[in-house]
Amino acid sequence: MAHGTVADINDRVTSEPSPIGSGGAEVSITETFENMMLKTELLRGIRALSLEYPSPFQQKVTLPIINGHDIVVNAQSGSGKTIGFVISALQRIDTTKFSCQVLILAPTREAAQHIKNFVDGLSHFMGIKSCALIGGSRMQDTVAALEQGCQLAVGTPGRVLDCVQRILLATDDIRLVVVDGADEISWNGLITFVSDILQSLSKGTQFVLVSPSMPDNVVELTRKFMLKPLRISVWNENSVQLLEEK
Ligand SMILES: Nc1ncnc2c1ncn2[C@@H]1O[C@H](COP(=O)(O)OP(=O)(O)OP(=O)(O)O)[C@@H](O)[C@H]1O
Repeated sequence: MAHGTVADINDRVTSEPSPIGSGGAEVSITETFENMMLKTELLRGIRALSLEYPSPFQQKVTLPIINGHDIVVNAQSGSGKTIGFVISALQRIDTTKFSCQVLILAPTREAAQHIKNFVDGLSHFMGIKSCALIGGSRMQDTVAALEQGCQLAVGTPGRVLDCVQRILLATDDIRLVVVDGADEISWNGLITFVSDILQSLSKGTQFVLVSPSMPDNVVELTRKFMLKPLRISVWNENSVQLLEEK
């Protein structure tokens, strides 16, 4: 995997205007991975990928996810968002439990595989089981992967919904769901799949939505499934605000 420097990522992050506006309250910035109080094995995974300092996205978003907030993040590709939410997701897993605890949804097969690659890399020393539920792959491979155990699932909306409906993927213990590229999911006509998946999760499941823009049906999703979400923009410094309460 190629790695950019934090300076590279800073340039990419700060050069674009925010498409959904800036916020009010201050977000706390965590400038080092050590200050995030991460599991030792996770820190080893971060070091093994040669990541020295968190990108601005990771500085702003990693801890609020770990702390259990529902969050809407607007961030562009290349901001280090995948690594940011994967670190948070791995930190949220209780390694003594073998059930699925985190679900990450991506707009395309390639995006899902990209996320899974970082899950594998960052969790290398954690001994957790993860699996990819990706459309276009053979269903029997998906079934076989789930039978091996799955504490974190990454997938595309159609295949994940299929697994939920066939009760191949138990959702009872899922505590965090991340929807990456929600606007692209919407353009691909897959938002109802996401909505059906979210509907199947326990009430109070933490929901993090990452999207550079907010089409109406994505806003609707936040209204329906989020509780007092924070909105974080990585384009505008210190911009976090509460979205309107339900
Ligand atoms: N803290 C960091 N330090 C150095 N490199 C990093 C850091 N975070 C991410 N990178 C590198 O930046 C690149 C983009 O990271 P990542 O995939 O997380 O970003 P992204 O915003 O999800 O982009 P995309 O949507 O294109 O996947 C990768 O090569 C990754 O290794």
